[in-house]
Amino acid sequence: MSETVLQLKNVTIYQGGNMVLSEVNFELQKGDFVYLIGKTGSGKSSFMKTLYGDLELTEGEGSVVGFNLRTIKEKDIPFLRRKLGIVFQDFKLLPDRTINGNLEFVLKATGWKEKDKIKDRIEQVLDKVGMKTKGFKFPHELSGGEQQRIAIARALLNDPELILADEPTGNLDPQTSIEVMEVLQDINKNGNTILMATHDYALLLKYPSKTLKCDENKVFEVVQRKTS
Ligand SMILES: Nc1ncnc2c1ncn2[C@@H]1O[C@H](COP(=O)(O)OP(=O)(O)OP(=O)(O)O)[C@@H](O)[C@H]1O
Repeated sequence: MSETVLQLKNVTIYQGGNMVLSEVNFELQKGDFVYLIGKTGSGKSSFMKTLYGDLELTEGEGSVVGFNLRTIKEKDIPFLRRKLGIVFQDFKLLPDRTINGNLEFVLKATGWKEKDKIKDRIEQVLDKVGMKTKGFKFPHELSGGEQQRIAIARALLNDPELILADEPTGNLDPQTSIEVMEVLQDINKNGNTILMATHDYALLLKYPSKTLKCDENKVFEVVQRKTS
């Protein structure tokens, strides 16, 4: 039976008092991989921010990983984010500590206490992104693609019900983008649900999947046609 991870009904999204998207209706099921595309300024980031509680939902109904976006309290947003894995274009790793230190920081902040369990979990997620040997390095000692893999590993730490990736390949060259995309595809095959905002059409062609488009203040599903 399919399990709904995210549901939006008749949602309107505002930024600074201006309407960005309206009449948004969308459902995501466990195990899906969905792209969110659209021109710059079309509302992709606003859409993502609404899902992780960075933009308040004031119109319509929305639920994400069991949280009601309309009624969620500020104090509960960290608990929502604990069930999400969020990946950004600019990696957002802490520069003053190693990769292990970055991952340990997140685990400790989310209630992990036992040293052995922390160490094991860090090894597991680094293994999932093919970076098992890089834990001792500092972020600046890694390439952009490697840093993004670490950011994906960080997103996986608490076994998220949904991964939100906002332009995860936006800072990477085409070959490195493919490598990062392979990692995202792998973790999707292993059961993780992923919503990925991107403007990289080459990736969409290489890895076709359900696609939503933001355009003229609306979000609609794009029907992909086979070119052959
Ligand atoms: N903090 C803000 N205050 C007011 N308006 C904003 C704010 N952030 C974004 N906007 C506006 O909201 C609209 C949607 O922006 P958003 O960042 O969601 O677009 P996007 O599709 O993610 O674009 P990009 O691909 O460039 O990141 C734009 O018109 C933008 O100027």
